[in-house]
Amino acid sequence: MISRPKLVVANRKMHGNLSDNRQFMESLLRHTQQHAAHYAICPPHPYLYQAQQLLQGSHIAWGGQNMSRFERGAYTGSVSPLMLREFGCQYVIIGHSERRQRGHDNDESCGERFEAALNAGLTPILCIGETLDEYEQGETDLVVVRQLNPVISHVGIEAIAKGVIAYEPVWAIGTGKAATPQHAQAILSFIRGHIGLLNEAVAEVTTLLYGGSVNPSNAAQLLSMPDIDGGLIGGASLIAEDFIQICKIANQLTETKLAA
Ligand SMILES: O=C[C@H](O)COP(=O)(O)O
Repeated sequence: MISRPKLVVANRKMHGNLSDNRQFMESLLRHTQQHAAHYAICPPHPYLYQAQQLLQGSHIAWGGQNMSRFERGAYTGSVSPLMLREFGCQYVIIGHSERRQRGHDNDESCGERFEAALNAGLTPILCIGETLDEYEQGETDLVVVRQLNPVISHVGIEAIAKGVIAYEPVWAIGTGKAATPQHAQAILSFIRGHIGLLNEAVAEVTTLLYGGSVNPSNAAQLLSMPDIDGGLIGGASLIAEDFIQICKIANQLTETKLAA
């Protein structure tokens, strides 16, 4: 068992339908099998039952795209961590910029939900990253620390390793303009270093992902960076062949790491 096998997560956002999801998941099951890398798919919530039916007992995990910090109650339109667990979810995405930008999520609520996810036995995938303006002002480090610190304060540094952190520069999401492997590596190394200031062992084992216009052509370069432990894939998870290619790249890199 190596530390930090590559993890590839499909964030299908608000896309897909029953028949398209079925084709996607069946294709993934057929073409990836049990690999050294880890794979997960986060469909829109109504399709979690379908994911459970198709993926249960397989090597592919599934998860939600968001969740409430509450277990139950009068929160119309929300989904609780217990509900995600009941549908077999292993993962849940927290703090995606598409939710932060619309005012649904903030740094403080991410801490609460990161904790609620862990309490429910889910692995939270915390999304952080700067806007274009912040990037141009050279504020990336400040922003990721501002987004990460409330979560660390809320759950304690040891709990950070039980989740996953995804660095997703907002300017790279859905634009076709991925961060360069050097930029993504520099920021993820900075994030690992920031965690390491508090606990080196936690920093060493925490899974860090990059997300933002990852596709089959740039995945190998991005995912071979030492601090990039995988990808959170949006657009390229809508086409099964593209996503499978990224999974295979991640697997090859994991096998190389295993053999080293
Ligand atoms: O969660 C996934 C990210 O928002 C990346 O999306 P993208 O691959 O379409 O840029």
